Amino acid sequence: MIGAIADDVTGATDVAVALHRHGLRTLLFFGTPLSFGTPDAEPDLPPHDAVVIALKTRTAPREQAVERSLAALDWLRAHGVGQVYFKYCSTFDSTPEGNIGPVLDALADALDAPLVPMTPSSPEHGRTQYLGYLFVGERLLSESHMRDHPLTPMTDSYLPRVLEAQSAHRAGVVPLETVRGGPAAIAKRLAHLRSEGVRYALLDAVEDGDLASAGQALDDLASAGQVLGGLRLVAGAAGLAAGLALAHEVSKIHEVAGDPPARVPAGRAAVLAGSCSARTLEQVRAVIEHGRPAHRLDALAEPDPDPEALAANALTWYDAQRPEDGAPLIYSSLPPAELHEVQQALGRERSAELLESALGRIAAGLVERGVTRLVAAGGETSGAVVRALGVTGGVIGPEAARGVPWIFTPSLTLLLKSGNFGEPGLLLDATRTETP
Ligand SMILES: Nc1ncnc2c1ncn2[C@@H]1O[C@H](COP(=O)(O)OP(=O)(O)O)[C@@H](O)[C@H]1O
Ligand SMILES: O=C(O)[C@@H](O)C(=O)COP(=O)(O)O
Repeated sequence: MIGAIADDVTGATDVAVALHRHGLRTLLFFGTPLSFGTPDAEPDLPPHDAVVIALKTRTAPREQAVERSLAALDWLRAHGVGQVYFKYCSTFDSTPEGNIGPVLDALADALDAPLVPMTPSSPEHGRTQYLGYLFVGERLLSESHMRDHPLTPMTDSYLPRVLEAQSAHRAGVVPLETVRGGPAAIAKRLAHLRSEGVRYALLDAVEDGDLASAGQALDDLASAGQVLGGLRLVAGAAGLAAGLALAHEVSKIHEVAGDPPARVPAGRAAVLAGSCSARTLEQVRAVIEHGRPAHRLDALAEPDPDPEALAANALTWYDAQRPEDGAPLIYSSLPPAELHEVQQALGRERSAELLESALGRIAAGLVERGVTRLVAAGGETSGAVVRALGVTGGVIGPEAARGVPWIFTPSLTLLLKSGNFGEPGLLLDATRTETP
């Protein structure tokens, strides 16, 4: 069984749907479940082939990120997981202090994994790796919108260097030519890198076919038992997880008890956007231009801003809206120059915490007021929302956009959208009275 640990909530939904799409019955948990995998502690889990644990560790203090990832690993191992997948962002979101490197080091040590293959490549989202450099669309990572990210600005595109700065171990590249040489060539290169003392092997991939070849090679090696430690740990974005799932040759999606409805239930809907990514800014603009009610959280409105007051104001505004005007949007998203002003005034971490906390409180207030379909934009933002709502897990439903599945929980239908994903009309379309 594959067990994935994702460093944020939207990353978890992305990897869960990638596994599900290739036929693996996949469970998604928000946070590590409390029980430690003893069969009698889990009487109600539906049959499954994969488990994804969504953490909120991407920008957490390093020690906390490591501790939470190891707790998730303990649960997965107790649950019978043979191969662990650490899901990080397809734009390698991290700071020079981590957390991708420290978490990988800790997981690889705990699993005694001599070599960890990985790639952030996700061609379907325009993320490709070539000769170790990460591209976003036609640009290098460091020349893409990611250089302006509020929490993890990415200013270097050469991944071995980025990773080595965060890790105690060496990183190397499996070049595209080798990946295209097929499983035997990949296996040989991995063994060579290991013999040179490399622990992290970054595989080039520019098309889905490259990820399928890589997945097949890694599955063959893992099945061969002790070669390279059985590849107990693999890492990357959702693309390589999909390659692994494909290699598992589960050819059809199993019908399981508790499979989600094919349609998203109607119900009062609202959008909460905390992402400042270019795509989310377009999506927010589309909602506003369509004439939907919209309220911006202004972190600089008061000299001493407080999340409780921001949330209370937003909920008072919400109470004054007319249902016939459509699902309201509450957002803090700002373009780079204005975001920079807020961060200069309040500090990067303080402003992020303030707005995440306000959006979490607002989510709870909206649910108390009868909202049952909630759309959140942004990984950290979605983490704050899920935490404030106390949602512990859900069933993966149909995709509103590639990598963005509806999630069904007993009382709520959630769409947790990565900042960069979805067409410009996604937020608008997902909150129409009737959804497709
Ligand atoms: N107006 C703002 N000023 C400062 N920080 C902000 C503002 N709006 C959002 N943020 C913060 O920026 C971060 C965006 O991250 P996230 O929600 O993960 O989006 P993405 O998926 O685009 O990375 C969050 O921590 C959020 O609180
Ligand atoms: O891999 C990806 O790009 C996404 O799954 C992801 O991690 C999204 O993170 P956010 O952009 O913070 O939503």
